[in-house]
Amino acid sequence: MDRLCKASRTAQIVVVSRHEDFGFDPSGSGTEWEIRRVQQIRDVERVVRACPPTAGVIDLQSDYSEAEFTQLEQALQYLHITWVAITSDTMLAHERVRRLIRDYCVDYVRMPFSMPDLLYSLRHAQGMASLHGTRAPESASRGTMIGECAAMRAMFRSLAKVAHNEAPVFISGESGTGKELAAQAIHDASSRRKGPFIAINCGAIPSHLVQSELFGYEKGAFTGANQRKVGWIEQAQGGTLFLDEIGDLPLESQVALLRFLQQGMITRLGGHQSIPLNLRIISATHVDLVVAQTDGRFRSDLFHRLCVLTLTIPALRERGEDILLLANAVLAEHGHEAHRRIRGFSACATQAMMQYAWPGNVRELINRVRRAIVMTDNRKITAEDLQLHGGAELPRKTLDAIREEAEREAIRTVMASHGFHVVPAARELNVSRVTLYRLMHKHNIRVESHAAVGE
Ligand SMILES: Nc1ncnc2c1ncn2[C@@H]1O[C@H](COP(=O)(O)OP(=O)(O)OP(=O)(O)O)[C@@H](O)[C@H]1O
Repeated sequence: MDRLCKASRTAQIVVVSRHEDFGFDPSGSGTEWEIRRVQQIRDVERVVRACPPTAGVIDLQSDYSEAEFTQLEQALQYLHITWVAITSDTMLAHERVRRLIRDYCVDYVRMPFSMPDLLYSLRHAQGMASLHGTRAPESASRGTMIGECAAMRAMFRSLAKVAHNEAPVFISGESGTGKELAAQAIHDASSRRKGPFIAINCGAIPSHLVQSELFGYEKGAFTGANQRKVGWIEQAQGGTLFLDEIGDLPLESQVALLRFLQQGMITRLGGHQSIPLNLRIISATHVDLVVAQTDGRFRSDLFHRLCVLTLTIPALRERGEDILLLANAVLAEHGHEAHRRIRGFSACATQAMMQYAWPGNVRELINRVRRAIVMTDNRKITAEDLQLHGGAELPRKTLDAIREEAEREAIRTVMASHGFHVVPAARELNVSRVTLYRLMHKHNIRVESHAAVGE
């Protein structure tokens, strides 16, 4: 204990409280702590992220809104800060307060507390925090992506793993879920981070221009080619090429891309020289590539080359309270665009956001909140400001329906990752081949056009 206490003498201590003076005063205690005070809950995470391993005091004597609790929870999860709470018997009656203390604090004191007791706990917490050394927080690889729900945390863990590998990554997810942001985060966490990150939307390039845009051309390659053009693939040399909406790539370009993936070289249109390239491909689409293969719109061999590693971004409606976290983050970032100070979201807005199906995912949420910030005349943003009154509500699903959906999705993903070969897929899913055939039949997953026939 003594050695741990010594480590704490010149440390920073984060103090989170709405009040300047709430009874915490370490002066005269012999410590040389530098105190970093944070009053606004929305600022806690930003401060905590930048802190070295240290201890923190969190003042839980006053009540917080649900959204603030969610923000607090997010900030308290950073492992390199070890927290001690100050609370009261009244506040301990709240389940959410008890949960915060139980899950994230090493100790707590009740009002009225004695300063020596608090200092003792704090020194202990600081000593525990120092054991983390300078290790980056768990979430360092998430880039600018916000998310604390189980599905997003699992995605961040996968993201960190794929970032440290060189193989192509395929990102699936509905439109606006953050696929490009995830691709950027993979690049930033990878050994190629100093190289370029080139993002192109294959669906936005007219089909007759895709080849020349991707591979470039030499002067005189076709009418109008007045000078040499270096294509997107070549521009990504040494870095990462993100091919969004890969499902929209014309078949002819799919062949050329496959050739590049196999040989690691390209030839500009009209050129004779093969140019060796070293880059990583990340691709994404919101269309179902399994169906696209079945329909003959997407080449299976290219699919397997691109989908060595896969990352699935959950739809916003599956992220629970992350919806409010994101809404608050947008408000914190764009609140200054309002013509008067906005004090958060009303209860009806919160409820409406949690019940809405968010077909446009995070992009839609950002747009709705930004529009509400500019248009509202209210102190708190309402469901009406968000234009979510009487909107498309999330259909309530039964547990059975959710299980069925998860089962179908798991089988489809594993089958696709094994090139529709039933035996290895059954092995990975830990079921017999017969069971897998039965489940595929139940979920109408067909393999006739793929390799599994005759297995
Ligand atoms: N987890 C997140 N945290 C913060 N912002 C996010 C998050 N996910 C997405 N965004 C923001 O939402 C918007 C849409 O994200 P992005 O363009 O990455 O989605 P996408 O899935 O690639 O969309 P599309 O399918 O249309 O190409 C961007 O402004 C992005 O910054």
